[in-house]
Amino acid sequence: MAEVNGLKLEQRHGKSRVRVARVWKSHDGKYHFAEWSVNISLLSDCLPAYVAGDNSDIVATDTMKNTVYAKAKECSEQLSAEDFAIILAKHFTSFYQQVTAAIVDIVEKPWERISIKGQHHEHGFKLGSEKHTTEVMVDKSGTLRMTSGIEGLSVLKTTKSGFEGFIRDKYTMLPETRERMMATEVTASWRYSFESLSSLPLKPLYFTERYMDVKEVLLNTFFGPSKGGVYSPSVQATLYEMAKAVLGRFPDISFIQLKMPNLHFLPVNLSSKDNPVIVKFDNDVYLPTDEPHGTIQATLNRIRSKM
Ligand SMILES: O=c1[nH]c(=O)c2[nH]c(=O)[nH]c2[nH]1
Repeated sequence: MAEVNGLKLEQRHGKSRVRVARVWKSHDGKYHFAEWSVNISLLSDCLPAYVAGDNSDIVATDTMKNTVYAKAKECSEQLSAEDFAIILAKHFTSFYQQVTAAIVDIVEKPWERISIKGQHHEHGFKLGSEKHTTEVMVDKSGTLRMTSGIEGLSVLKTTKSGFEGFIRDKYTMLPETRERMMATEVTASWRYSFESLSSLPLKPLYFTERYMDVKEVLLNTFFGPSKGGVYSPSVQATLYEMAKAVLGRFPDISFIQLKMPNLHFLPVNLSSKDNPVIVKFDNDVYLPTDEPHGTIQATLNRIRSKM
């Protein structure tokens, strides 16, 4: 933030939705592939550009775009979206004297290796559904803030869900139930506790593996065991269990936010004057709807122990 002519100015500039795809061929003839949409935002000392039309301290956003392709070319080994974001952010903060911090976020398209007759294909991929996201912020001193997430993880269970005991008043019509569908589209975002570039794990694809593992913990907790599942008394309670399971399992995650809209499946009952029972609901025929839908979200944070 700067003060100019008695006014406060906060500014940043960057390039959005730079799309890049990278192929790596390994020695065994197998191809690896990633497709990313990259957003870059630079915090830099370039006030004269705003107040005097002087661009001499500006990193052109076109240059930022080109940097994405140049760095993708340089990355000769397959790497996670997180590591690519860090490479870019490190470049901008170390290469340009004017840049004090860089924020890079990436959405990875969910290309999954295809299997043909049970065999992993060498070079064939199909598009999955949920997306891996990440945002890193790096400043000149090497301080790091790093989050990763999942977008669009659609899940549904046909039973083992209920909702009872909520406030009843003159506007309440919803019956209590211990038997309903539960459907949501999970958006998750978690912060890693690595707070400097020098503290990052060195293991290749560490963050890709973490992403897969977090997703698995979220799904296992949502569904419960394949036989019998687990009863959910509310979206709130399930969300909390999912967030708690992630923090319990991964010490390097310091907080997690989950957004879980309650996508309703409404019981269908049809009757008319002539035909009082056309369809009588018996946990079988539903009207799926996502409008309106419930919105349930929460963040679970570790309470730091005071020394
Ligand atoms: O799991 C639920 N949580 C709610 O807060 C809520 N509200 C509602 O109408 N149905 C539900 N279900």
